[in-house]
Order: sequence, then structure tokens, then C-alpha cells
Amino acid sequence: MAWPYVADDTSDPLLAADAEVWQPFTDAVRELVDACVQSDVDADDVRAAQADVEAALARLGKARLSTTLGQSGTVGSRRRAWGNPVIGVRNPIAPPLHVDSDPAGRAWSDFHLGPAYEGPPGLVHGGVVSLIIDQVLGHAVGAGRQPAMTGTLTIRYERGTPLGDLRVEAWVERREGVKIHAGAHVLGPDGPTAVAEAVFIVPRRFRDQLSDGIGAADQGSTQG
Ligand SMILES: CCCCCCCCCCCCCCCC(=O)SCCNC(=O)CCNC(=O)[C@H](O)C(C)(C)COP(=O)(O)OP(=O)(O)OC[C@H]1O[C@@H](n2cnc3c(N)ncnc32)[C@H](O)[C@@H]1OP(=O)(O)O
Repeated sequence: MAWPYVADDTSDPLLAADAEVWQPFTDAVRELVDACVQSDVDADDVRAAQADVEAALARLGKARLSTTLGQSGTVGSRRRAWGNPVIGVRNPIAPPLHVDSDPAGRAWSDFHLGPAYEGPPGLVHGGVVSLIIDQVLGHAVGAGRQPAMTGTLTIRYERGTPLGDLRVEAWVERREGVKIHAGAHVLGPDGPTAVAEAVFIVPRRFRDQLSDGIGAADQGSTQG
């Protein structure tokens, strides 16, 4: 099976210009989501705001992409993860996280989660914690430039994760053939709130293309 991306020839300057338009718009929609869960105005204001949102929807709905943002790419398989729900430039669901990584297989991010991500009162929804851990694990594993997918993800929720400023760290622990074992945790003001173990798998369909980079030679530990 081929790469699941549709290549296009969008240049870097065009991409940057596109981001300049969409990023502020997405930020505004994210604030709208926050207002949706936090605003305390009366019913007339809510109805008036709904009409404004519906007008915006009519304008945006005039044209639609033929693929998802994740499927569209650029020449050379460079990916445009603009629709990603954790880091996407065009996804207001994304907090968004800015994730740093290094080639040794470590990834980390300092981020903020507001009331739109609440599960238990004042705490982050466990599924959101898992979403963020999965993504940042993906960056740690992807730092080795191997396209791998989460096979198994185990999370131990040590204590509630408070809404607010948080940090996530992930690291590759070892590679065993097509399996990449990795770990991660989310840190709140009082230390780790959730600790994860994961096994990423290089899917069968990618193994032939990557046979040089996978195997016993990749064994190693980079716990961070
Ligand atoms: C180019 C670089 C770009 C860099 C860019 C950087 C940025 C990068 C950011 C990405 C950020 C995304 C981060 C989100 C990550 C997701 O959310 S991924 C989405 C969630 N995961 C899925 O949807 C996966 C669904 N499952 C599958 O597609 C397939 O089951 C899998 C996992 C690919 C495995 O299928 P397969 O390739 O056919 O595997 P198979 O040959 O049967 O088994 C191979 C080995 O793996 C083991 N295995 C199979 N399945 C599993 C499993 N689920 N658990 C544990 N072990 C398993 C088998 O037992 C076997 O082991 P051995 O017998 O060899 O010892």
C-alpha cells in the first residue's frame, strides 16, 4: 500500500501565507469554543451570537477540500498536519501543543488546557490526557523518522490532572524489530499525573520501504 497522502506542489511561501490566514482564524474559533463553555450572557445574546456563527458557516461552506488536511501533503511526502486535534494549525479543538523533539527519540511540550477540556470538576478529561500522550509519543517515535502507529497504549492515571499549565514528556525506550517501546508522562504542578507505556508498530505496509532502518542495529535506550 502506498503512502496515504496526496502529494501536491504547494511551495513553502504559499504554505506560510496560508498559515498566516488560517492561524488567527483558528485562534478566534478556539476562543469561541472557550466562550461557549464559559460565557454567562443572557439568552438574547446567545441567539444573536448563534446567528453570527451561522453567517460565518455559510461563508466558509462555499468551498470544501476534496481530501482531509491530513491526507494532503507536499512534494517529498512532507506532511501538513494542519487538521491534527493536538497540534493542528487549522484545528480549534487542538489546545494547540507545540512539540519539541530530538533525534535520540525524546519529545516534550509545555502547554495549557482550559475549561473546554474539563472532565471531572476542575480536572482534565482522561481521554484528553490520553490524546495528548499519544500524540507526543508519536513525535518521540517519529523523531527517528519511522512511520509507526500506536499499537498498544497503557495509561495509569496517578492523580487528577488539574486544568491549567502542564508539561508532557515522551521517550523511546527500546526497539525490537518493528516494535518500538516508548514511555511518557504528564506533569502537573505537583508532579506526574499520568504515566504511560506504549508499543508502536511500523505497519506492514511501510516495512519494505524502510527495511534499512529497522532491526537489531536500532536497539538502544533513550529514556528521558
Ligand atoms: C516519516 C517520519 C515522519 C515523522 C513525523 C513526526 C511527527 C509524528 C507525529 C505523529 C503523531 C501521531 C500520533 C498519534 C498516533 C496515533 O494515533 S496512530 C492511530 C492509532 N493506532 C491505530 O489506528 C493502529 C491500528 N492498528 C493497525 O493499523 C495494525 O494493527 C498495526 C498496529 C499497524 C499492526 O499491524 P501489522 O503491521 O499488520 O502488524 P503485524 O505484522 O500483525 O505484527 C507485527 C508485530 O507487532 C505486534 N503487534 C501487532 N499489533 C500490535 C498491537 N496492537 N500492539 C502491540 N503489538 C502488536 C505483533 O504481535 C507482531 O509481533 P511479533 O510477532 O513480530 O513479535
